[in-house]
Amino acid sequence: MAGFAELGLSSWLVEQCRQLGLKQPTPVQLGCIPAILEGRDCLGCAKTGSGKTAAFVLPILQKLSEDPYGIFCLVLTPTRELAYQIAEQFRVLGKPLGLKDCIIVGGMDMVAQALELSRKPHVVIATPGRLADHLRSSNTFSIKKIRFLVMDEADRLLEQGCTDFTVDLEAILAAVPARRQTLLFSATLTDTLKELQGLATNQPFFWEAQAPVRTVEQLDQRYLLVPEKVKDAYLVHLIQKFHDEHEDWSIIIFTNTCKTCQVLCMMLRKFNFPTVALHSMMKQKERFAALAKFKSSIYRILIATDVASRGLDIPTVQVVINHNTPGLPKIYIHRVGRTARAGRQGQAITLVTQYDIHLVHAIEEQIKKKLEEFLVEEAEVLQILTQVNVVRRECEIKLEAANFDEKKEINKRKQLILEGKDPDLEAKRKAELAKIKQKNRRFKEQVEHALQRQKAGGTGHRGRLPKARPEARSGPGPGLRPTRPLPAQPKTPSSN
Ligand SMILES: Nc1ncnc2c1ncn2[C@@H]1O[C@H](COP(=O)(O)OP(=O)(O)OP(=O)(O)O)[C@@H](O)[C@H]1O
Repeated sequence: MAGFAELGLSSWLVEQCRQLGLKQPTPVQLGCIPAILEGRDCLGCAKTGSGKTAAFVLPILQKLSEDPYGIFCLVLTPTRELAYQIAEQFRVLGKPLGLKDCIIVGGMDMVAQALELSRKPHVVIATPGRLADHLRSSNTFSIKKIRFLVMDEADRLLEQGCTDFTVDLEAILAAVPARRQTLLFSATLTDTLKELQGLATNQPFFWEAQAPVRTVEQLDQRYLLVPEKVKDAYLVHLIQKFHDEHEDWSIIIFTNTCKTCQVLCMMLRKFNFPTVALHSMMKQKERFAALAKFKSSIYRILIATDVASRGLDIPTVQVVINHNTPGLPKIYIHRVGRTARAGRQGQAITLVTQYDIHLVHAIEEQIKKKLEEFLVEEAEVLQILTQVNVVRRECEIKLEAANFDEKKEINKRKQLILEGKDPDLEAKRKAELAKIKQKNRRFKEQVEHALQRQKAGGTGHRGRLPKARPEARSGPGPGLRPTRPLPAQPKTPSSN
C-alpha cells in the first residue's frame, strides 16, 4: 500500500503526518491527494471519520509551500465549531511553514476579524454568513486571488435547511476567481451532486468510497422502540446504564430543538450526570466552553442539536443516542458518525416512537443496513418513570421562567432584520408553509400506513418493527410503583 510519500507529498509533510500518528493514508486520501496535486478540482465522498480533512489539507499545504502568499486558500464550512477544528488541522500540519490562518465565524468580534483578514493570512476558514458580511462591509481584504476554494460538508452548504447559506454563498462565489481549484467534500454528496458539479468544472475528479453499507462497519447501530410519553425515562435509563458499566465513555445525545436540548441538559444534571449542552441559542463563548469541557472529558455527556451533527471529531465518543429519530437519513448518517471514527468501535442507539417507524425504514433503506433492536429491562425503566417525568416538568417550568421562548423569538427577529426581511411577513409565510407541510406529512403517513397494511397482508411483512406501540411498553399499570430510585437530586454542576 502506498505511503504518504508515494502520493507525491514532500518529505516535510510526510514527517508532519508521522508526528501526528498518521502512518498510512486512508482510502479517500489515497484517491484524492494525487488528483489535487495535479491541479484538478475534486469531489470527495467518503464515510464519516475517514480522514477527508487531511485529504484536502495536505495537498493545499504542499502547494502553499511552493508558492506562499495570502489569501491562498478559502475553506467554507457550515458550523463555527467545525471551522475551528479544520483550522487546527491546518495549523498542526502546516507548522513548519509558519502558516498564518484566520477563522471567520459568527458570534465573534467582527472588527478583530476584519483586522486579521487585512493581514493576508494564508488560509481563511469561514462560515458563509460571517464571511459574506465582511465582503459586503469591508474593502480591506480580497479573496480575488485565492488558489483553492474548499467546501467541507459541501452538500450542507448548498441545501436550504434551517440555516440557508445560498445568498451568502452567491456573494462569496462572486468574489472568488473563476480560475481556482475547487475541492468539495462530505460523507453525503450524492443528493446535491448536480449543483456541486456546477462548482467544480476544472477537470473534476470524483472519488466515492465503494462500500455496500453507507455507515461505518465498526458502528453497532440499534433502535429502541419507546412510547413517546416515556421517552425521557428510557433516555435516563440508557445513560445510567452506560455510566454504570463504562465510566470513562463519552456520549453524545442528539435532540431536535434547542429547547428540548436545554431542558434535557437541565434534567440530566439534576440526576447528577455530567452534562453540557450545545445548541444555537447559546452564546458562542458558551458553545466553545461546552465543547472544550466535553472534549477534555471533564463532562462525559454532550447533549446537542444538529449543530454538532457534522464533522466534529472527538475520539473519546463511544456512544451516540438519537433522542429523536432524524427526519432525514443523511442527518442520521452524520449524527451516528460522531462515533466509530478512524477505525474505532462505537455504538448508536436511536429512540423510535410509534410515530417514527417509517423514518427508520427510510434510514435503513439509505444506509443499506437494518438496525437491530436494543433490549432494555423495562421494569427498570418503570421504576424511574415518575421521578423522571417530575424532574423534566420542573426543568421545563424553570426554563419557561427564564423566558427561553421569548429570547428565541427576539433572536430570530433580530436575525431576520439583519437579513433585510420583515419579521411579521416572514412569520406569516412560515405559518402557511407549516400548514402545507403538515398536510403533506399527514398524506404521506396515510400512504405509508396503507402500504404497511398491504405489506402485512401480503408476503412482505418484516415483523421487526411493530406498527403500533406494544401494550407492554405503554407505561406502568395501576399496581406498578418505583422501587429503585435514581441517584439523589437535585445537584447541578455550576457551569455550562
Ligand atoms: N491517514 C490516517 N491515519 C490515521 N488516522 C487518520 C488519518 N487521516 C486522518 N485521521 C484521523 O481520523 C480522524 C477523522 O478524520 P476527519 O475528521 O478528517 O474525518 P472526516 O472524514 O472529515 O469525517 P466527517 O465526515 O465526520 O467530517 C481524525 O482524528 C484524524 O486525525
